[in-house]
Amino acid sequence: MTESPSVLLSVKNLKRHFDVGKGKTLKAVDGLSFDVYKGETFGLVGESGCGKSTAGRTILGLYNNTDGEVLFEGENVHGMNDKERQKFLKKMQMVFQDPYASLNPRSTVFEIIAEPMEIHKMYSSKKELRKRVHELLEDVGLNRDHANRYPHEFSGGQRQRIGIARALALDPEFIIADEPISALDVSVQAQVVMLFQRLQREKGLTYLFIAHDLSMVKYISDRIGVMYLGHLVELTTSDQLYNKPLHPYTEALLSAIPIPDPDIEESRERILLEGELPSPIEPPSGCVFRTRCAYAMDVCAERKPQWLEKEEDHFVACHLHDETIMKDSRNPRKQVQV
Ligand SMILES: Nc1ncnc2c1ncn2[C@@H]1O[C@H](COP(=O)(O)OP(=O)(O)OP(=O)(O)O)[C@@H](O)[C@H]1O
Repeated sequence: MTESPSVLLSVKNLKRHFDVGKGKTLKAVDGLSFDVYKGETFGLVGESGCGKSTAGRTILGLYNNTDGEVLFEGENVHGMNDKERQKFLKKMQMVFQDPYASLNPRSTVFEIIAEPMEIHKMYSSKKELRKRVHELLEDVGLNRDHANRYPHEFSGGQRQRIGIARALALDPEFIIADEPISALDVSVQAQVVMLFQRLQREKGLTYLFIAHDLSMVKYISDRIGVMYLGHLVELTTSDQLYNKPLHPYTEALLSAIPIPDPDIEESRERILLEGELPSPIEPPSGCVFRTRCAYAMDVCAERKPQWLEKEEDHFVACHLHDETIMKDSRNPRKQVQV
């Protein structure tokens, strides 16, 4: 019998809405639910504007939640007092997309990495602190000579390594990496992904890895949640998502990944998404994806799809996969095969 994985983070019907004036509300995150298991990498994927960053920040408690809850090791992230919050913030850290914007240009690398440890008063002696900063630099593939330099003296990939060293400073259990490789050259992306993987093995880290496409995330993630307009539309293991996607949006994301073989690349069918992402201020009724879905049926405008477990660990929110809807003979598109 295999042991069931232990849940580190549980996101339950999480909502984060923004008041955008004139009585209107922008539903950036509108009912997310998923668990992240200890030691895994959970990929959260969706195009720009679908609410990934807002989800990450709300999970970390940087934003208040509008509704729902986030449990970290069973504790409610949005219901903590200051002391509990300080303790929690040591365990959960964030790595940002643009390492240049997230590192203070006037601080040395030493100061950048040491700062969180100084705030949390982790070392009483300067010597110990220095030793720890040097260790962290080595952990991320830099060296101690880099400590006295400034962020502008480094390449994009090296700056992201500095950002990762800072995130590791408090010895966290969980890291939310918000598009950590999107701003980097393709050649550097793989190196940073490998660094994340090595650190995970060495330190037993758990990751929530946010990305706007599936090309890298499918290599690094154990499971992937596909997000569209504030909602999850599909969730399963990386292999299953790649080999047997169920949601039309996932298919479109997969078909956007370039294939290195030019013959296959030229002959394969691409599923293009029509139109723009609708506004989260006035999302479509029923299924939020229906306005860009090639398979949309009447029912898609009328009813919100249910979150269905089609196979073990494979969830989808799409009427095409809902037998109770597809067996309805009044449905004009019931023959559609996805
Ligand atoms: N502070 C805010 N106030 C109002 N609207 C916001 C705020 N932050 C985000 N939004 C809106 O929420 C929606 C989701 O944004 P978010 O940045 O979370 O998406 P994303 O998928 O991470 O996109 P990107 O990759 O471009 O950052 C967008 O429509 C965005 O304009």
